[in-house]
Amino acid sequence: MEGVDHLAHERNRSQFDVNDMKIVWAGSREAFEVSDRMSRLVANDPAFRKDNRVHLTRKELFKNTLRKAAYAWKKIIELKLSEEEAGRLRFFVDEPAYTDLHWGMFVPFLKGQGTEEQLQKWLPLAYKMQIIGCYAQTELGHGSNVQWLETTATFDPKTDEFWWPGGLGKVSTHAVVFARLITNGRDYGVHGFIVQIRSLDDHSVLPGITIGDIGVKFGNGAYNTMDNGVMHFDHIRIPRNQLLMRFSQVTREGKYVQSDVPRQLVYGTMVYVRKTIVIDASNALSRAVCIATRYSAVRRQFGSQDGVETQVINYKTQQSRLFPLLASAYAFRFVGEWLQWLYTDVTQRLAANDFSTLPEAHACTAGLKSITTAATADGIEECRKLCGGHGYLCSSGLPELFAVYVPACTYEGDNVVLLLQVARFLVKTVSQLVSGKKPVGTTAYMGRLQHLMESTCKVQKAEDWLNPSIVLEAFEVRSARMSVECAKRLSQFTNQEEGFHELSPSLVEAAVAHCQLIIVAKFIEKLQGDIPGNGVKDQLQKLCSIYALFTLHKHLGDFLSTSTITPKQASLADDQLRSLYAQVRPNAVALVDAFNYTDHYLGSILGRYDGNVYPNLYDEAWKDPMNDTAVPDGYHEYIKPLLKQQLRNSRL
Ligand SMILES: CCCCCCCCCC/C=C\CCCC(=O)SCCNC(=O)CCNC(=O)[C@H](O)C(C)(C)COP(=O)(O)OP(=O)(O)OC[C@H]1O[C@@H](n2cnc3c(N)ncnc32)[C@H](O)[C@@H]1OP(=O)(O)O
Ligand SMILES: Cc1cc2nc3c(=O)[nH]c(=O)nc-3n(C[C@H](O)[C@H](O)[C@H](O)COP(=O)(O)OP(=O)(O)OC[C@H]3O[C@@H](n4cnc5c(N)ncnc54)[C@H](O)[C@@H]3O)c2cc1C
Repeated sequence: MEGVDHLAHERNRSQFDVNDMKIVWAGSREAFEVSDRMSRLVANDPAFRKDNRVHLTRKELFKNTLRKAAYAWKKIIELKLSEEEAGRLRFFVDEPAYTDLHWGMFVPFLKGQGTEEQLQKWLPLAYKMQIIGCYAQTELGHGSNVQWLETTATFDPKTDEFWWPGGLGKVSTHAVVFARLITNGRDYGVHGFIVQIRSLDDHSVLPGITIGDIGVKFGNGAYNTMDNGVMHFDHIRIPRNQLLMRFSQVTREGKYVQSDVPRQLVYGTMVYVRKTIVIDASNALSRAVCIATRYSAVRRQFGSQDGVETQVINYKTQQSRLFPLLASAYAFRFVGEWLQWLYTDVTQRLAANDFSTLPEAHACTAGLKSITTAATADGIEECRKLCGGHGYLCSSGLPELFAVYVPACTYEGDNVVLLLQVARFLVKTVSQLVSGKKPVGTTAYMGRLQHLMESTCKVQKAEDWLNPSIVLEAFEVRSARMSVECAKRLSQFTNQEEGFHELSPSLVEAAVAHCQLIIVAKFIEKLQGDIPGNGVKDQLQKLCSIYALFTLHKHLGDFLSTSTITPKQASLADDQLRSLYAQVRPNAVALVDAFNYTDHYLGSILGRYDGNVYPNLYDEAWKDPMNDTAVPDGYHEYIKPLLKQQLRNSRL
């Protein structure tokens, strides 16, 4: 059977309504319609072609990105696209660009940190792209440790180097710059300033500022469409009112006035972006899974029956590697949706001077950013392996996706550094239990600590693992026991910071356990709501169980060492998992169709919707510039003399 027929057959045998699932994946019918329209608009416009990226030099690649960004902006204006539509259009163009930082960090920073007066001045310019901004926080010597940034903003500033800001190297005209505010001889810590860095007339770099690109990054093409930059300030002067002053001001006399708000609000944009990165993890992982699933249904190896070999998707090992990733993509989608809710909620509370949920919002965004990006980066690489040798070809779409995606484990906070923030939050929560403080939000389960420390898992047969309350309790018990164990061991140290440092590997594991509990809990919560569509909820229930039981399997050491479950119960979980894989199998292709990705967005011959893989792989190979001539450049200089030499030697 040809690949085309395979996929049609797969689609016919699915047991749910894929159109309804598309709406669940998108979040709402409206969101689906916007995404669908924008993805087609991009896919059908040759100006957004991207299949030639791997053959371009860095300079050509970058110029091509500038062209696409300018063209996309023209379309946005011409078609009068809404903010949401414009965001989706940029997403489907699928090329990292300075616009990501302008819209994703510069504008949100202004909105979050500017006074009314500052917003009136800067926002209209930024919205019309009459200025282009980036986010300059990381220095050559300090990225994770924001409090120790060395750049100073005083009446007599020293000089320092920024390193990494996207969009800075070649494009931005303005930057949000993080520097220590010094006034009247006192250091008030890190604050955000808006600084013009290039001329709005001829784009030249302004006097006293040196800017360049930091050089080629990982992967061919990939994130090299972005001009991550280096910037050096030498005695730059900016007007006082370019300190973003919503939360703290400097008066004309140089007096520092701090509003009665936590200083961490200056980190607000990082919380916002970390939340976005979680949803983006589900985009990247679902894309890789879509390619690997379709190709696994097309590819046949061994096990010939009636002269036809077995589809590799039917191998149990293939299923046990692929389906947990499919389930994770859905799990990250739903936890991302919930995080969006949490972020909106905390923003509304902050506006009403209620700061009580800020630590929870920080811990959740930091922790979930860490574990979803780590799992996605590993998942994309696993999908490459699931596609065998063809997965290593750029035309599979997977190498580029991996190269573009992996820095998500580092940017917007190194994953380990962020998990240590979650660990601090957990240890604090446990220690506050002694003083009778009731934990709320995602740590509410710690309020039932005595029960969780004493309870035993109720599973007696494999099907018991389908019971959401049993699964949830197992994750709560594991997480609570790991946090308590860390807190106990920590209390044996006289110096808490030293203890935290010494125990940090275990603390990171406790943080991972807590974050995985959140993902499982939010998936279960999602399924308790109304989910319309023929067979849709049933499929999601299976995926939820797969996510939970696979996570349990992968972290079995935690579950056993905390005596959360017995080895027998672990073995029953594996039995249930195998049964779930078999149930998902007939629906796998339809479950990836529900992502509604166009072939343009997927950028993969292996993941083509029509499954027509082999003729296209073959044709694509012939398009490679290496095949322009049968005899390669360099033959006369380097191959021919060699061959002649060998001939002489063999005659000796
Ligand atoms: C669908 C659309 C697709 C779009 C995709 C979007 C993707 C866009 C991506 C664009 C691509 C790349 C962009 C990348 C940009 C960047 O990387 S910008 C630079 C980012 N830099 C970082 O993230 C640095 C990481 N470091 C930190 O955040 C902090 O320094 C750290 C949290 C590690 C520690 O901060 P300190 O202030 O030094 O901290 P402590 O003393 O440890 O903590 C003090 C207390 O403050 C609390 N805290 C810390 N951070 C926050 C916060 N953000 N919000 C609230 N509270 C915070 C911390 O918990 C402590 O609390 P406590 O005193 O214990 O109660
Ligand atoms: C593609 C990309 C785009 C970026 N874009 C921007 C941008 O637009 N603007 C911007 O300002 N920045 C940007 N950055 C910078 C980014 O935010 C930082 O690289 C990131 O925050 C990590 O900081 P670092 O490089 O100082 O890592 P380091 O902190 O030096 O990390 C190195 C190692 O040390 C470990 N480590 C560090 N501290 C601790 C600790 N306390 N305990 C245990 N282990 C620790 C880390 O886990 C890691 O393994 C970008 C980075 C990349 C890769």
